Amino acid sequence: MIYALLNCVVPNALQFSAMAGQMVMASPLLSLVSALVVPCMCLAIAFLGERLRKVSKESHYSAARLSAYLNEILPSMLFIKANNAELHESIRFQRLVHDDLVKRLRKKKMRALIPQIVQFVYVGGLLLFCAGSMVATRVSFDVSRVVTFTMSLILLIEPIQGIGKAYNELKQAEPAIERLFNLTKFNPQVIEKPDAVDLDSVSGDIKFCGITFKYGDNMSLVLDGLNLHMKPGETVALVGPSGGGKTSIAKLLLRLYDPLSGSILVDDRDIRDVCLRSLRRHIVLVSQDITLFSGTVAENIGYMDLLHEIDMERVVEAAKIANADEFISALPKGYETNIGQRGSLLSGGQKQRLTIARALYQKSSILILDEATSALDHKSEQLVRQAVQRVMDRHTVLVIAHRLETVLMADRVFRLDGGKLEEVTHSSLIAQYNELGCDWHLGSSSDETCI
Ligand SMILES: Nc1ncnc2c1ncn2[C@@H]1O[C@H](COP(=O)(O)OP(=O)(O)OP(=O)(O)O)[C@@H](O)[C@H]1O
Repeated sequence: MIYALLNCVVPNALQFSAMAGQMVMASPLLSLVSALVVPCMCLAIAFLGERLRKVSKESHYSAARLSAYLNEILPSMLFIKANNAELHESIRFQRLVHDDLVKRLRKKKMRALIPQIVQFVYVGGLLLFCAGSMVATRVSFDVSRVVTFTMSLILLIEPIQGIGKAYNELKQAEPAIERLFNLTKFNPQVIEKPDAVDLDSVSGDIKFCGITFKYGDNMSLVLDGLNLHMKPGETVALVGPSGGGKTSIAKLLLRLYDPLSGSILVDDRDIRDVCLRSLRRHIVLVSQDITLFSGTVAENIGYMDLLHEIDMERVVEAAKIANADEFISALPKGYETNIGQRGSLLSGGQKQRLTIARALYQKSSILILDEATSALDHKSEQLVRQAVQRVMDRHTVLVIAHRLETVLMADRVFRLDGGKLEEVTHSSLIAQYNELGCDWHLGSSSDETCI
């Protein structure tokens, strides 16, 4: 854009100076009178430029609203069809498109109109001033001077229009530039120290020491002086009511946020002293919201090497351990099969096993497992559970558990409520389950059914 602006402004400015110089030589008095038009034009350009900036901003916002809507709605097509919401969504879409069209047309009209208005002000003003001053002073010209002056005046219009056009472009782009600058002013909440160290290997010893945390200044505490020591290779399950802060612990371990007070140590090193890439390389997250991308099975499993060479031997080995090799081999192109947008061509259980295979491929020593809540059929459930057990054997695991079977696979179980941890035994869990049967739930916080 800067190149385009310079390309327009420099030649026009040169032409403007040459023509203005010639006019002064032809008639200094009329040139002075003509110069009176310049402030009028500046006022007109400034006023119209400001209007164009506002119209452009509205047009940018309407385009952003439309694209945000499409990003949200297109992946939810199944839900929309199942809820008979096609008509409703089609009307919402049409409204947004219409709004976008109106705003864009307004911007185009404004862009087309501004040079005409500027030109009108310029020519009208000049004619008025020149004619007025000639009548008042009774100035007489010889023909050659009249021709020179008039020609210079006509040729002066072009650079003025050009500069006006460049100004238009600038005003139009201003909202986008403003937004870019606002983004650069964004302060990340987590800052890496300049002398942060790179961890070559990690055994998986994790300590949460007096962690207090909340998301915002005016929000309530999520974690309140929490302490936990996980030994290498150990599996710790977190249970407790929904919104109790289980996922927040995982986010803190990944250093997506920093605690208000307290520290998290990995292999006795404060994670604030470790560079973020290195920390996250040693921790793998298997999230409740399954994240798969359109691409081949191999690309999804070897995601961490997407920019380098994916090690196919490791991909197959990970898939085998995750009980995924069998169904992958049955796909039309095996590991080279494209699994569609967000893995839409796979079943729920297959997606879960693929994400476990991806975690195994990463070969990190710490695993955060946010157990999926959606139920699977018995066979899929068994395959996923077996895969989870195998992955647990290879990592220090922090599991956010939703099912009793998963909790029983853990070495220790903690209930998180009111920002504090309390250890519960397997036997007390089973006793409660036997007592309450189907009324029992891991996340329940009622006095009777909570762990
Ligand atoms: N990004 C965020 N900004 C502000 N508040 C948040 C954010 N994420 C979570 N919270 C709030 O923090 C609290 C703890 O949320 P968290 O997701 O850790 O709970 P959870 O125990 O994992 O819940 P669930 O079992 O339902 O997944 C909740 O009250 C939630 O509303």
